[in-house]
Amino acid sequence: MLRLFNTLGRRLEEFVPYYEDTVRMYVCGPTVYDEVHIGHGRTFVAFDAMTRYLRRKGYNVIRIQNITDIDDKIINKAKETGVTWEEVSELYSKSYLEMMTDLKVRIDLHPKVSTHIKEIIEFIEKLIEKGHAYLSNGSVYFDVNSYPKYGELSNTRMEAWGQEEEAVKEKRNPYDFALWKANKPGEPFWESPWGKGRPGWHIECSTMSTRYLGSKIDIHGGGMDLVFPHHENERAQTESLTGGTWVKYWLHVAFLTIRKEKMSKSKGNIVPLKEALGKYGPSVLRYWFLSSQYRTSVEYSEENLEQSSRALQRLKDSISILRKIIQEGPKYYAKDEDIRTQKQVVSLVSKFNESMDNDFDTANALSAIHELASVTFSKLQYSEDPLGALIALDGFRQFNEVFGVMDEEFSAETERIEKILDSVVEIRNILRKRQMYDLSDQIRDILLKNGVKLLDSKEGSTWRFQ
Ligand SMILES: Nc1ncnc2c1ncn2[C@@H]1O[C@H](COP(=O)(O)OP(=O)(O)OP(=O)(O)O)[C@@H](O)[C@H]1O
Ligand SMILES: [Zn+2]
Repeated sequence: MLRLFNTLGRRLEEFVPYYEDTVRMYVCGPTVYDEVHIGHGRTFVAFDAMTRYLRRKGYNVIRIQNITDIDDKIINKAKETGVTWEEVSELYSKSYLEMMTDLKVRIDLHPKVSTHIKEIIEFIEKLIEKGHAYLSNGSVYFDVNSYPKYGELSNTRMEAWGQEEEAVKEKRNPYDFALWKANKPGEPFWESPWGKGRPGWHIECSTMSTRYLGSKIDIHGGGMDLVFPHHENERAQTESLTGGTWVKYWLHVAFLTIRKEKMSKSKGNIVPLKEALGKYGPSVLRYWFLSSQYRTSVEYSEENLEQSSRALQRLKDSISILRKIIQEGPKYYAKDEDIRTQKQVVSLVSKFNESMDNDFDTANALSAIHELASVTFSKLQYSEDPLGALIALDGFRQFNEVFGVMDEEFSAETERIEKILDSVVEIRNILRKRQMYDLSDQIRDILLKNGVKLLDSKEGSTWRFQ
């Protein structure tokens, strides 16, 4: 049974989607005025692992993630750099989409604000009609007092809330927020029933999520910074319009920090995803992001990434061992000791799934997989029991379906390459037996240059991908 920690109510709840067959998920995406960073990567990979796990459990999952392509920060960046806001958002959207592909994060649709202005206007018109919003000096504001549940999601009391950036005098209540912002000279605008202007930030997600997913969404989330005011405001807008419960499970990912501070474009302390992908590759990055449960923060350091790289290699090494055991075939019927090991392997695979069922606890799930690697090294390797090895390999496959960190190890192409490499090593062993060390050393060096390391021992040589 899958249980999730719902920010609304702050408790673990059994996951039962609105509609049995398909999970509707909406994640808040980036404001595209700078390079995406590894902090974004952390949140987007966390939702990717959730999606993959839900798919493994048999659900269809549709994940939508918006792109905020018009906003104050984009306009400022355009002014600073002397280009149009369209050029700024185009440049960084493209780069963001490339990064998601490289990071193997599957998102089914990326709606943009600027192409949904008509729908946003319609949404605001309906809120005005229903008495939840009002026009003031060319802008439209949401009337917080018209939604009694306001503050429930973020568990905040009215007095404690900070002021919004808009001119307070235009609002009935300081906590009201802009749905539509009246045009300021020199800024981009669209025509609307209230004159020239552009949408506020929160309204885009209410409009685009309901537009594509309907009035009931199973999972809605983003980073923890979005709980207030963004998600509180989204909820107020949408439920005021639909009149019913909108999001069933609100999930929020803890920050990726650098020197204990949230990594953020506006703070200027970012490590661009592009740079990190170039240095470590998608698998190590994903492994590192997922080595903490999504509600625990992750601190960036090169050392932590190096450590993830070594830990991932350990898992890959165990797969090579399992493949060899399977390839060599059974030597005898399984002994009692082998059957005990098989049971241990099965229970570790269950532990992996149970951890994922416990609010997507990828940290504990990963530790089960490392225990599986330990059993591989300490027991399976010596038992030569192909059934135990097959069960373990299947566990690693299940793990990879969720974590997506060892795709090469499980692709059909890799199996072919492995067979070819085995043949090269066999030829080299013959050369070494004939004492043709010049040639055998050359083969070793060429393989190393191409990312394959040979390990020589008295019994012969083995190889591994670097
Ligand atoms: N350091 C971080 N750790 C985890 N998630 C993050 C981090 N930074 C941003 N996110 C998440 O990524 C998504 C997009 O965020 P956004 O574009 O606002 O990035 P940002 O770097 O925080 O920008 P800004 O500094 O302008 O607020 C949101 O869901 C946000 O919560
Ligand atoms: Zn949003």
